[in-house]
Amino acid sequence: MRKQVIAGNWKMYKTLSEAKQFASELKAKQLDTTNVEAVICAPALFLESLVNETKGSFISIGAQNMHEEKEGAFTGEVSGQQLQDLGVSYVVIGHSERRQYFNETDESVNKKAKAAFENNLTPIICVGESLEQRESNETESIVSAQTTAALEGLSEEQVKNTIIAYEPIWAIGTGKTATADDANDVCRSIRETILDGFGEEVASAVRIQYGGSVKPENIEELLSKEDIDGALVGGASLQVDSFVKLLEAGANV
Ligand SMILES: O=C[C@H](O)COP(=O)(O)O
Repeated sequence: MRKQVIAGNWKMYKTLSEAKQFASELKAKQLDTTNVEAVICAPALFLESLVNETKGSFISIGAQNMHEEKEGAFTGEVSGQQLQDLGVSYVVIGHSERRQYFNETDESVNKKAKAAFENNLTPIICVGESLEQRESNETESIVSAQTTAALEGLSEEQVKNTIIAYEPIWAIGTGKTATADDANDVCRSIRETILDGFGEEVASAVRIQYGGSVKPENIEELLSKEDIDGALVGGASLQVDSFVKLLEAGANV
């Protein structure tokens, strides 16, 4: 059985003191995390403090982006080496907001995924279709092409350790969620794409999250589906109580 992974993506929310307060309250909770990984993907500015605050707890810390190069003249960017050095263990790559506003492409997503593994970071690679693409029945072809491009050149072992987050763009921050069955169908098609490229063992090991208006009220149904192995959560990850409920749902699958 694949271990569920519930990742909060804080996007550009919270101040440093709010972030530290959140981490300190969360780590004090008694949670059975045998069956669930808890990850907070925070703004780069907070990563060092959050790694220190959560050391020895059930919480892992992730970044929301990274540069593909190890170092260089790239003003404003953060490298995988720098993240690893801080004790960060996950990194979100290719979030639709980065594809839309910061020119992230399938090619850069692939380079970043490779750089993530070079620095012992677990990539959470986001894929997903726009409303227009969904309405013209292109969802599976778009998501499959994004997945294939993102994983190109990775080893079987690396793909097994990759997390894919299926996030339909029209469901992000809108309150609209894909039905659990629709989300599962797309997650299954992602797994089939991986099966075609990397074989059965890899496809059955890789974890595929759903993201897009996930909240305590809808997470149980989503996680009950066979091909959904967790959630990438924006808004509902910003409050401790709500994030704890999401983790509990993951723990009880
Ligand atoms: O990375 C998280 C997603 O963009 C989902 O955000 P949301 O839960 O606020 O819809």
